[in-house]
Amino acid sequence: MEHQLHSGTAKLTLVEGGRHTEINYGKANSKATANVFARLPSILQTTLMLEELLGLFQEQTQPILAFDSFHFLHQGVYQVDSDTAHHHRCHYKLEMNGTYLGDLTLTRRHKFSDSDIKLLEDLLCLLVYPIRNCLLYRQALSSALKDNLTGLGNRSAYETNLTREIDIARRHQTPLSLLVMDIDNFKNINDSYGHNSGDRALKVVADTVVQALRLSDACYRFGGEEFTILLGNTDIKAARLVAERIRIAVSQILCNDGKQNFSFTASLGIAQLHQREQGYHLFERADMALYQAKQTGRNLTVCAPSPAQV
Ligand SMILES: Nc1nc2c(ncn2[C@@H]2O[C@H](COP(=O)(O)OP(=O)(O)OP(=O)(O)O)[C@@H](O)[C@H]2O)c(=O)[nH]1
Repeated sequence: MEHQLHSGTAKLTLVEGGRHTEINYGKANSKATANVFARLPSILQTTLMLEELLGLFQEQTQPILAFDSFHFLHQGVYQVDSDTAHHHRCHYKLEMNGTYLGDLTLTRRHKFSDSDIKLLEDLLCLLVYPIRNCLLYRQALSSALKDNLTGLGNRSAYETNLTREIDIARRHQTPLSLLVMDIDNFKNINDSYGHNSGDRALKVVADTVVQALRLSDACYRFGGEEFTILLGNTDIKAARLVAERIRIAVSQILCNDGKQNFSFTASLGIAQLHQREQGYHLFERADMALYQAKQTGRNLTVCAPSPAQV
């Protein structure tokens, strides 16, 4: 069944619904419904976090819609689910100005009547603008933390995640290692082939490092041709193996900028988080090890001694 409702620039498409039977709302139910309509718009304005918004909508509307499960999906990335799915379902595709906002599915044991569907659609009209605002906010947050050229997290993302990883490592008493990697003689690439070729090399290096890492590890573009890689639950011995895997993979890249092929190498410094050590100090030690790798001839991995050994 396909049914569309337009409210201003918003479009709700009912993709699937239960068989309709009329029910009459009692007086108390109407009053409860009127109360929800009175307070919902201001409640939905209290957050820009999508998870929180959907939680509030769910909490406010469940008593009058009596659904058993609430499910929201956006680009396969985000999902809120509650309870198990039941036989009768209403599935809406939400859009605004042609922009997809997500798919919402409600299920319950009892059929959805026409008046239930009308009520749900009126409520969804109050939800679409706040969802749009949350998605825009999420997009703005993510581009503020992203390096446009490589698609990796940027230095701000690195600093935020370093704090979180240190916290996790301390709480679970697990090792945390940091790799700092710098492409060797990168200036020569720009000078010999041009800035666009340098940019192409940065992008290929980023993709190569991501391929060489576990999903739980993260690589950031720290700045220029310098990258940082955070390895959770990894001690310096294991980090060295990862660093060598990356170093070898980078040395095997044959970069093509559309005009010619060229290759290059990278050097890496490694440090393992020490007890009570601050994030900036961990970076300093890894960066110092990187400096040694550069001094010793490049295309090398050097481990920082632990602070106790210095
Ligand atoms: N194409 C391109 N070049 C960049 C970017 N960011 C920084 N660079 C260049 O990277 C080069 C870094 O050069 P240096 O700091 O001298 O280091 P290097 O040539 O890699 O030498 P070593 O690190 O000692 O091996 C400079 O020429 C910067 O202009 C970028 O986003 N794109």
